[in-house]
Amino acid sequence: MTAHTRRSRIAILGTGGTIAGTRTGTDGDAYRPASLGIDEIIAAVPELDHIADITSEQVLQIDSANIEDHEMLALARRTSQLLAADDIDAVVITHGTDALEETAYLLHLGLKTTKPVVFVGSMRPADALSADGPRNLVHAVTVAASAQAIGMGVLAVMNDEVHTARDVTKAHSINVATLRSPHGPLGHIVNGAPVFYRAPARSHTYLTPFDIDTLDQLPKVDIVFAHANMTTAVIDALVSTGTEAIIHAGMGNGSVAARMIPTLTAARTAGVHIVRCSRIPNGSIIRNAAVPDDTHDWLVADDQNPQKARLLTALALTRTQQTRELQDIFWTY
Ligand SMILES: NC(=O)CC[C@H](N)C(=O)O
Repeated sequence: MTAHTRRSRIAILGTGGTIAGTRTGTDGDAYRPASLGIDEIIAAVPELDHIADITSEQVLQIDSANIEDHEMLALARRTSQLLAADDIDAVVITHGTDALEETAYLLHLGLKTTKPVVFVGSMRPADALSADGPRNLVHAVTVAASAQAIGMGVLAVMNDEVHTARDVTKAHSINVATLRSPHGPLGHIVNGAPVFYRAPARSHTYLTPFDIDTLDQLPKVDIVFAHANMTTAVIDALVSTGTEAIIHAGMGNGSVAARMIPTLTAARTAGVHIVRCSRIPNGSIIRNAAVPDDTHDWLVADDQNPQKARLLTALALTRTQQTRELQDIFWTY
């Protein structure tokens, strides 16, 4: 264990979510997210003072279900500025859990830093019986202050687990054990200290070509969800509104219904990239298996879920339009 010569200096950025929520009645679990400011959340957890020197900033105050690309990018740019300062060692971001995996992944792909960045949320509002927010926040700050988190990319901490932003996804609508990574968490919080068992294998943050400091909008990329009786109308609508890529969340190994092929082929001819992924939360897509991707000039999203595939595609399109290079990006990050 590294001996610390001084306390970590950590900026906690508030963005809303349930961790900033308060109950709307005395019975049941109804509540309003994004009602408490970040300073109120921090003031309720005096244990934070024992871990690090804390500064705070309210960057957004939203239900994360409402988040838009420009807001994620503004948060990314502010995080980047703070991390560039010598007097900040790490950033913790409180965030609604609905879109946490998306914002965290965007920062994981684009921040040029080795300093720890840790996302944290909660499933119960701040004034609930057995609220999980305070414990999760203490754990997030503990991880952010840890030398073991340096160079690990963006992390997400909830329910005593540490996840990589690349893999983490929300997997339960109401349970506190909602964050899940298909390949498992990187580590746990045990007896108040982080214990890591492995590191992300894929390149991230300072090792990617994506520069989110210079972006205030992302290329328009949309998702369509495959189902029995799916029709082509949604594809035509997206193409007519100027989408640059369509993420097709197919059944199984990214299957595409035969009736969809002519419309998707026409979209590709019009310049729209087609990215096959799966509506199933586990497993990767095999190129040229269910569909002849080489013939169609389509992409496959490796093991990325549709919402993560959207962000990687959008960032990739800021670098290249070449199918082969875009596909390499999916195999790399
Ligand atoms: N548990 C949560 O944080 C979900 C609350 C809210 N919908 C949000 O994502 O901001």
